Amino acid sequence: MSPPPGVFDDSNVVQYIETSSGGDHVWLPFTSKKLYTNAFIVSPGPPRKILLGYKKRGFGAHLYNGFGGKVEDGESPGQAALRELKEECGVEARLNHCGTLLFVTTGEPEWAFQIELYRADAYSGTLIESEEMRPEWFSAHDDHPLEIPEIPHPSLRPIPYDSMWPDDVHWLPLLLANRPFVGRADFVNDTPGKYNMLRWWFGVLST
Ligand SMILES: CNc1ncnc2c1ncn2[C@@H]1O[C@H](COP(=O)(O)OP(=O)(O)OP(=O)(O)O)[C@@H](O)[C@H]1O
Repeated sequence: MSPPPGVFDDSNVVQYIETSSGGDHVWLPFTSKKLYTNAFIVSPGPPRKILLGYKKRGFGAHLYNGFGGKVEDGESPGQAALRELKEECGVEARLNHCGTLLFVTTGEPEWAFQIELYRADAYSGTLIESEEMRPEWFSAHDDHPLEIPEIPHPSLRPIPYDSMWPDDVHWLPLLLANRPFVGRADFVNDTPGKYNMLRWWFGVLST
């Protein structure tokens, strides 16, 4: 399948390898993009582990995710990622950009959410639970989630893909593998709070 509209518009990267795709719906139209960030701390360990936050309210409530939010006027995505990480779990980190994703939802035909993804190996400060997020460490050993897992580390749960956005299982393994990635997922939101993927495409970049 060729990459979806919008994914390579702002980029001169021409080499990519598709890693997953699916759904047969037409790609939803959109006219502009709203910028968001999402940041993950992956501690090399051992045990290798990833910090996720349980979202207590708002968009994506009751799902685990990285830490992030809207890029405000006058901010770069990198600055917004640092601000959101600090606001949502109290820590600072040297974040590296590692991917860009586009999400489009039925009923929001004008906007695509463009999410800039970041990753850090370490952080400084003390982790805190904020009004928005409750941070929690999960095991991040190298298994692909669809393969038979190793015996999990006794004190760390595996990544809770069942309690995450349905797109996450397609790209979080790429973030963990340190492969720069892009992708797009289109959603239908026909029951309040429930988003199902209509079509998706994810790939890694080779520059
Ligand atoms: C549709 N599939 C998706 N899959 C994975 N992650 C998704 C996502 N859709 C949004 N996200 C992330 O969810 C956060 C929302 O941020 P959100 O809390 O709404 O923003 P912000 O904190 O600025 O809002 P308020 O200040 O509460 O208004 C933000 O990290 C964004 O990257």
